[in-house]
Amino acid sequence: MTSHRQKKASALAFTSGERSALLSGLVVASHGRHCMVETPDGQRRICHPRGKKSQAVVGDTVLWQAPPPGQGEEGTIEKVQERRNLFYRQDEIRTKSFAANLDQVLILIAAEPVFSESQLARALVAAEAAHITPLIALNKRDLTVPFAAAWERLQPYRDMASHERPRHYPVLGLSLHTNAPAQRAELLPYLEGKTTLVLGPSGSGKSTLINLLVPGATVLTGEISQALNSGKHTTTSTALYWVDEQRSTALIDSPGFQEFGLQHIAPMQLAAYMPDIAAHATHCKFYNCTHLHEPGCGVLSALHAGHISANRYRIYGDLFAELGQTRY
Ligand SMILES: Nc1nc2c(ncn2[C@@H]2O[C@H](COP(=O)(O)OP(=O)(O)OP(=O)(O)O)[C@@H](O)[C@H]2O)c(=O)[nH]1
Ligand SMILES: [Zn+2]
Repeated sequence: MTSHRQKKASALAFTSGERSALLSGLVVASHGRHCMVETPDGQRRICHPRGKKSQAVVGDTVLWQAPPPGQGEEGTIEKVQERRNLFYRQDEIRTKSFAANLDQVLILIAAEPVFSESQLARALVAAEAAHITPLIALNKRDLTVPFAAAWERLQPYRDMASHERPRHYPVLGLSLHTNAPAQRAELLPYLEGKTTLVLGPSGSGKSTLINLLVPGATVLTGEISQALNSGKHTTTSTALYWVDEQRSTALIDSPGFQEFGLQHIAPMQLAAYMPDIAAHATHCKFYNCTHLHEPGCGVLSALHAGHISANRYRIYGDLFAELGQTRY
């Protein structure tokens, strides 16, 4: 993948006049408008977009240009290459992009603090809508009693059958800070060779997970955010970490699991992004069934027969109402 992009970049290199070569790079961190771009040989450079159009997000492949001699160190992003996908959330006013070109999203929740099922469901809907495979992990297995309760709450997700797969979402139980080598070995097969966005509520163990797989990651984050934010101590918004030296396995850490707006999704599309609802939505009498009240609705009869979880159906109804409100 990279070599193809590299060739494309070098073909565009050395345009006219004083402009220097266009180079290929991967966005590995972003903070406001500034990005850290990594070249194929692993060097990193702070860049800013030339115009609004070249605003990049972590995971983007870009063409960038070094500054002319004497004009500082900061490069310019000239072009964002076409994205395979973009994972984002949208509230009434704002679109917030998490990252681009992802293979999967790992949603990390924990036995404690108690997770919000609605937030989990929202993140899953956003992943389905962006055609990105989700993976769910429940951390803090060592907290036996709350873990058992949380594991029970995840039953509809563990057993979710869909048109595509008999078990639609892999659900892992983890204990990230009790047995590091074993946890590493358990997680790696799910991550190897992929770019995974790690999302989760505060306190679920995201930093613990990233430090487990990328020793020293937090130190690196500190350095990057200082560089991107001209020395001020703030955390980087989003950052990509390589798990292996070959740079084939990546983890992306991004805040923003809370208030997961789905305003980019039309209410009538929602069922298609909830696999357990979608599995029964083909049996409805009306082609434009909302699955809320119609006679002959496959979803309602599956609900009454106990084949769809009451909580999941409630979340569907709540989201449907929310997404049906003021659209612009
Ligand atoms: N009991 C238990 N605690 C854990 C486990 N993994 C992480 N923790 C603890 O949970 C707390 C939160 O972990 P972090 O890794 O900081 O969580 P985070 O998701 O990065 O949280 P924020 O920094 O708030 O976003 C810390 O006190 C960890 O030591 C685990 O497997 N079991
Ligand atoms: Zn229906």
